[in-house]
This record gives sequence, C-alpha cells and structure tokens, in this order.
Amino acid sequence: MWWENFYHAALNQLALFRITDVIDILAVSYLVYKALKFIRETRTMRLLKGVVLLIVITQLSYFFQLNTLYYILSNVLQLGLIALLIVFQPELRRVLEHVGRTSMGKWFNSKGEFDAEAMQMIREVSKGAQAMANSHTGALIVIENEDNIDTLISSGIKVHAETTSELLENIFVPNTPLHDGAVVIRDNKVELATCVLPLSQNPNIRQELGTRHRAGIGISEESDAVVIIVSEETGKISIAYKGVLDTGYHEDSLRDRIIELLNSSGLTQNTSEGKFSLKNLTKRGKEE
Ligand SMILES: Nc1ncnc2c1ncn2[C@@H]1O[C@H](COP(=O)(O)OP(=O)(O)OP(=O)(O)O)[C@@H](O)[C@H]1O
Repeated sequence: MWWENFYHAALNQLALFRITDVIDILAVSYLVYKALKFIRETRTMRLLKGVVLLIVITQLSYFFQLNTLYYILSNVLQLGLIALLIVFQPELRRVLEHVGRTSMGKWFNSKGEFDAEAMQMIREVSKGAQAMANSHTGALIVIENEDNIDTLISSGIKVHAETTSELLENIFVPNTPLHDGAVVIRDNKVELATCVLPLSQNPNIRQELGTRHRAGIGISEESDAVVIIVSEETGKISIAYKGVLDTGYHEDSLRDRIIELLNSSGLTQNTSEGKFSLKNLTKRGKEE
C-alpha cells in the first residue's frame, strides 16, 4: 500500500531529524519573516516587483534563446545588484542597527519602566500641539525614535533645549526665523529646528494635503520616528507613523497615542518585561 510506504518513509525521516534541524528551520523562518517585514515597511516593495519582473523576462529570453536581450538583461541584473546596495544603504544600515540592539530601547529606564523624562516631553509636545491647533499655527514635530535620522534631514539649526510647550509654540510663530520646516526632538530635547525632511512620493496621499503633511509622512516612511503635524489651514492635529497619517487628535488622545507608539517600538525588540498597558502609563504620567 502506498500509504504504508509513505508512513515508513516519514518515520525514517523523523529518525534522522536532529535538534540542529529545528534550530535551522526556526532561524530561516525568522530571517524570512524579517525580510518580508522589511520589504513591506520600506520603499522596497515597488522596487522588488520591478526586480522580479526583470528576472522573469531574463529567464524567458534565455528560454527562447533571444541572445542579445538575454546578454543585456543579465548584465543589467548584475549591475543592478550593486546599485541596489548603494540606493538602499540607509535601510540596510537601519536593519543592521536593529540586529545589534538588545537593550530595552531608549524609552525605558534600567528598571524597564517607561522613562519619566520621556513622559514629560510627550506631555509638553501634546500641550504645545493643542495650543498651536487652537490658534491655527502650522507645526511639524519629529520625535526621533530608535532610528537615527541625521542622514534623512538637512539644514537644521541646533537648539538643544528642554522640551516645553512654550518653546515649541514660540518656534512655530509665523514669520519668525525658526518657524519654517520641522523641529526634531532627540533624547527628549528640542534638538533641531528648521529641518527639511524628505517628501513622501506616495501617490495615494490626499490631494488637499500640502508639503508639511507630505514631509511628515516622508520621514515616517524612512524611519520609525513619530511625527506630529499641526495644520495651519484646518487646525487639525495628525500623527504620521511608518508612512500612515492619522488625523483628528486632541491633547489627551495625542499624548496617549505617542506613548503607545513609542512603547510599541520598544517592545518590538524586547521581552514582555517591557510591556506596560497604555492605561498604566497614562496614569503613571498623571501621578508624576
Ligand atoms: N520638506 C519639508 N520639510 C520640512 N518642512 C516643510 C517641507 N516642505 C514644507 N514644509 C513646511 O510646510 C510649510 C508649508 O505647508 P503647506 O501649506 O504647503 O502644507 P500643508 O500640508 O497644506 O499644511 P497646512 O495644512 O498647515 O497648510 C512650509 O512653510 C514649511 O514650514
């Protein structure tokens, strides 16, 4: 009977199975998962489709013996591989930085608790954003997360000051020297102002959104920064994170959402020890 043969063959294979095979399978699964996640979260997706198409056409040209086409395409593929490494250097660096990261993440102290200074910074940002929304003052605030964004921004003026709602409101007063561009918050400080950010090239962004929102979405596509945008026109507060724009926040909901995003970015690299519920975090913040 065929199934008996199958059964014996399966048993024989199982007998050969070693613990190292399990480790091997788990390691490959993890790498495939990480690669797929990387492709989904970065601008690699569109490019990957192009590369797959190129490979298919190259193989077809080989199969049908279209020699000149095959010669050109196979050479393009070889050169393309080197070009890809250069074009995706920032993303690859990001991945390697993530691989080497073992700590709880920058938002947590040595006891694994969400940092009190970070909580204070988030409160000030939320308060400032609400005040600017009320007065229809346009603002763009980038909270640098685990990824260093130096290579993504240009022409920033160093501020390096305590983050307070008053300072943020002052920076974004129209027609003052620092109001144009984005503020970058690094290590809980207002580190830079007037930064120029990369504009998103996503064709699906709503037409009515201008360059402030596109710049906010742009930097969030290329890093894990949490970006707060206050619209001068509508007075609405939005958050851009990982290329997605969410609108309609108010001071409290903004604060909760920023905490949630920074908390979750820490958790992606950490054990469950670092897990705090949003409710607890917000409560802790109020009590401090
Ligand atoms: N690449 C960029 N990086 C940082 N800030 C930028 C960039 N491009 C534009 N901005 C900021 O956005 C402002 C222009 O905003 P614009 O009105 O075009 O955008 P918007 O998304 O419609 O915003 P709003 O709703 O506030 O009008 C500029 O004055 C500048 O401060």
